[in-house]
Amino acid sequence: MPDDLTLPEPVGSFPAAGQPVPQHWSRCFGCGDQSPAGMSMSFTAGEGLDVWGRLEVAPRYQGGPGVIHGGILSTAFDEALGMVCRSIVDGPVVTGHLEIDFARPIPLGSVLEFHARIDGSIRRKVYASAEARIVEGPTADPDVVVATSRGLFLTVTAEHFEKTKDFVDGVPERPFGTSSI
Ligand SMILES: CCCCCCCCCCCCCC(=O)SCCNC(=O)CCNC(=O)[C@H](O)C(C)(C)COP(=O)(O)OP(=O)(O)OC[C@H]1O[C@@H](n2cnc3c(N)ncnc32)[C@H](O)[C@@H]1OP(=O)(O)O
Repeated sequence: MPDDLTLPEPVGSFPAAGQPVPQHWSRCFGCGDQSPAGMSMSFTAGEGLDVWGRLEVAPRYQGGPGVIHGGILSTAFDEALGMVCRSIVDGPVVTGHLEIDFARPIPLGSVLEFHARIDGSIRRKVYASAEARIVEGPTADPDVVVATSRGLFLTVTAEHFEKTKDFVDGVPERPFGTSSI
């Protein structure tokens, strides 16, 4: 991470602490309510440049016997880190780099809580990090971090999606006027 990062003020469009952070697009695999095969993650704004996320670990997310697939967990972190970027960016961002540390097995049937925050930004680059805890389920312990993640997100303009807009699955919507598609 560069050492000349700044921590911007939150943008006016970001919800107040404790309020839901809405899906950024209804067809998103991570958060969309019109993505039947998706993960239906939900998010709440934190006290600062942070969000809280929730994921119910469905049986279809299985990787090894009885545990979440690592790619699903990575997707959930991607979503959580992307969501927290909305606290400082009033427009689309895309993932440039994502890293995950898998610290503990996560059984199917768990409910995961994610806490993601902005670490800083410079130019178009936003650095964010997050951790996950099991808050419901067979091995729930809110004091134990089961996985951590760090990511780099890049702000982009609507033109970024021009080349792929013909492949959109479903009708593009702009729930907040600044949706990425
Ligand atoms: C309501 C609003 C909606 C908003 C939705 C938000 C929620 C979203 C939630 C969804 C969650 C799911 C989200 C998803 O799943 S997004 C889907 C997955 N991601 C992608 O598809 C992105 C594919 N990649 C690209 O399009 C380009 O490579 C991007 C746009 C990322 C950069 O290409 P671009 O030509 O534009 O930029 P640049 O090359 O001039 O580089 C610019 C700067 O960035 C630095 N750099 C670049 N890459 C890396 C790297 N890998 N590591 C380290 N650094 C990197 C680079 O050094 C330079 O730094 P500096 O010279 O300034 O120091």
